[in-house]
Amino acid sequence: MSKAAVLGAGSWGTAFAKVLADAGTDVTMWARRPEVAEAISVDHQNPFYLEGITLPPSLKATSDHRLALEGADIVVLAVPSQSLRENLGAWTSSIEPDSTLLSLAKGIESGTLMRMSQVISQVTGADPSRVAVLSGPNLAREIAAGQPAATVIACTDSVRAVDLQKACATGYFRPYTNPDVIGCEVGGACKNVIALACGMASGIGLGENTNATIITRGLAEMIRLGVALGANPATLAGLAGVGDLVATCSSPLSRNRTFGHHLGAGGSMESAQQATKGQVAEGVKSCTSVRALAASHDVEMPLTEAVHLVCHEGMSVPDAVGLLLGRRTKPE
Ligand SMILES: NC(=O)C1=CN([C@@H]2O[C@H](COP(=O)(O)OP(=O)(O)OC[C@H]3O[C@@H](n4cnc5c(N)ncnc54)[C@H](O)[C@@H]3O)[C@@H](O)[C@H]2O)C=CC1
Ligand SMILES: O=C(CO)COP(=O)(O)O
Repeated sequence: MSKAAVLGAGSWGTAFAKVLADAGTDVTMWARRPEVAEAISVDHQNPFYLEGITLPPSLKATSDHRLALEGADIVVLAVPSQSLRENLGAWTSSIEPDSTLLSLAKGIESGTLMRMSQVISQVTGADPSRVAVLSGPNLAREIAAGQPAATVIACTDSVRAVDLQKACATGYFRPYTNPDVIGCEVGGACKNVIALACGMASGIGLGENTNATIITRGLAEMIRLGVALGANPATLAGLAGVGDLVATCSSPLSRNRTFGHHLGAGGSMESAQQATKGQVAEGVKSCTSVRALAASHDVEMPLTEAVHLVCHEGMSVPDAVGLLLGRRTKPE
């Protein structure tokens, strides 16, 4: 039986740990706060992030990362993108030498413009074949409630990908393998930015035609960037691209969409942060890093640019809409 450490006990870390436990994997979670670890181990709940969900009694948690990592052949990294490097620095010496490192984070690192798998290899020294990514339409609360969904596990080492697939396949969670790590990571990071744009549009009262237009043109941006970075465009037509875009851009459960909606409705960045209940809306920081990554590859990403201008340069949402619609016309 596989032994997994899930490092991060936020909404997705907790929901994915439940999936692993339901699949029969031996799981120990690491939570930053001892009270979160205690609630998971003793009460089988995580009221801080997934109120009302009962967790499997077999799921254990600790606030000591060394205990979680001891003997783990699967290490699941479930902290926000911008904190991954710092957290990994503290965890690296306790990670088992041949373990597989699975990233759940959907973002691009600020400053370095690195994908999470690159950060993981750089900090831990792990060969890229040991690093995998999980991405797809996986809103944490729906997965925790056992609602059926699929996902993609990307790893260049197909044996590791299949091992991970076995460790998390359940009657409600269906993982597909894919060798395209870059495509999965680009899809996951970009869809959060596009979900912010969809939320902004709904916040100023725009309807489904606008939403569908943003999703579709957002996909075009994502594919352009992915191809420039070496991704297979078919990955972005799959669960980690279109699938996650549709789920995140349409659901009120999405923190990114909710954040954007508050900005569109006239709220400040601070009130939008409160609306997401302190949970991470990755697109707010990643819009700037995705924009810079695109610029460094001469890729045009006008929606991402507009989201950056609203979030970080004080542009109003109506002005951002005007900017986008004022662009020169061109073939699809
Ligand atoms: N929530 C969801 O539905 C999904 C989230 N994701 C991705 O998973 C990653 C983790 O997201 P969530 O678990 O949802 O986030 P969250 O905001 O619910 O929880 C973050 C967790 O990381 C911990 N943490 C450790 N160091 C931290 C630091 N320096 N700053 C902030 N938090 C720190 C927090 O204590 C908390 O347990 C993100 O990249 C997100 O985009 C992916 C799929 C679904
Ligand atoms: O990644 C997600 C669904 O796949 C969760 O999206 P949010 O971070 O916007 O809630």
